[in-house]
Amino acid sequence: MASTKKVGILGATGTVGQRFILLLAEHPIFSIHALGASARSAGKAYKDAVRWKQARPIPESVAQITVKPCDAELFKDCDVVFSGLDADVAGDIEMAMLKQNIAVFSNAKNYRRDPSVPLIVPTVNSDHFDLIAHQRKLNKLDKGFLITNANCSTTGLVVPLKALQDAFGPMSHIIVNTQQAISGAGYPGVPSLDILDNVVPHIGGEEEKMEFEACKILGDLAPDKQSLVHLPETIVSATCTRVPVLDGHLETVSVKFANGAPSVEQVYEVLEKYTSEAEKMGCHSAPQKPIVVTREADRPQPRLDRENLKGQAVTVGRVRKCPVLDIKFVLLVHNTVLGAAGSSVLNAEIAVFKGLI
Ligand SMILES: NC(=O)C1=CN([C@@H]2O[C@H](COP(=O)(O)OP(=O)(O)OC[C@H]3O[C@@H](n4cnc5c(N)ncnc54)[C@H](OP(=O)(O)O)[C@@H]3O)[C@@H](O)[C@H]2O)C=CC1
Ligand SMILES: N[C@@H](CC(=O)OP(=O)(O)O)C(=O)O
Repeated sequence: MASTKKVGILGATGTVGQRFILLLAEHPIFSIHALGASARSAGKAYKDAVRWKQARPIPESVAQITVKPCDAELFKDCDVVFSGLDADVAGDIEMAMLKQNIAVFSNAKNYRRDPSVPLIVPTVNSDHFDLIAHQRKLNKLDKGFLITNANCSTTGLVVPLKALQDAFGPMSHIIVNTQQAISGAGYPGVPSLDILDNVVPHIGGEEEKMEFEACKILGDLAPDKQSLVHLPETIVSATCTRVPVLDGHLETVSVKFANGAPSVEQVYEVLEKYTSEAEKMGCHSAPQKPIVVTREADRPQPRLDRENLKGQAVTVGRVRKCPVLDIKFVLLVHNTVLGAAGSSVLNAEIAVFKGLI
């Protein structure tokens, strides 16, 4: 087993930060060393700074840690920094951490479009870690690097799409409609008077993120390993809505394949057989398999399926012929586990396995 790595959590008091605490409190190779948040929280014991919203209690090992301001100097003895920072501040703080030669795993949107930053969903494109050598050269770093994970809805979408792309070749058109949980908006998030008894058919910037990020993630690393080639001929159209669910984003997806339609049974088989590098490496947080397939007529459902394989798998069901495109299906992703902190932690485990940390 690799030696223990010291980790810092930025935005440790937030919705994603609290997931990081739960995932890392008893981790076999990562040990929580420092917690960071805003001036509101800095100087307080974690238990007094956080508005804890998880069903499990705050781990005892973390409750008394004093929260620090997110000053890179204060995190320089960390091997790894996980960021659950608000996007308004994540850009500058994460860059300062990178310049301290730290391995930074970000959940924020700020660097996802940067051509030198891999956008990695751990059960989809862990091969994009090979861009790090180039990124380190650009930044004149030997140990540090910056990886982002995807928008939570994008994360759910690309897992089954990767399985289908590997099996049936390029997809020309993808139409996705999301029903996103309120925890996706952080805390305190969407006002109760807006979301109870209601559906809000707009989440600012979300559709553009899905349409861009899916093509970066499903694209290839160039042969010289110095850039990523986005999917050239795939059009993604997203409509994103907010629904009164606590955790778990449900998505309805229709796909057209460039080389002709597979059958429904072929699609089920491919989804059931899909595996990723993360399980083969034996990573601690890797799900037994990246996709849980359900053949029940009324599944997946957020309340019943979001904890499947500890929230690290995407549940896919209702595969049918699409009369407009080729195939349609429904998926469910846990937005704060695989859609956020869980992806970062698994990405970091992969990076350790690859000798990058
Ligand atoms: N929720 C989700 O499902 C997903 C979220 N993300 C992304 O993850 C990030 C975190 O989201 P989420 O946890 O929902 O957000 P929250 O609003 O719940 O938490 C934000 C965190 O940022 C900290 N923060 C705010 N301002 C500052 C500052 N000036 N300096 C230092 N820290 C600051 C807060 O600290 P304090 O408590 O002290 O104010 C808090 O810890 C965002 O970038 C979001 O877009 C990505 C995928 C999914
Ligand atoms: N916008 C997502 C959560 C999120 O913060 O996404 P991103 O990291 O892409 O900004 C949601 O509302 O469910």
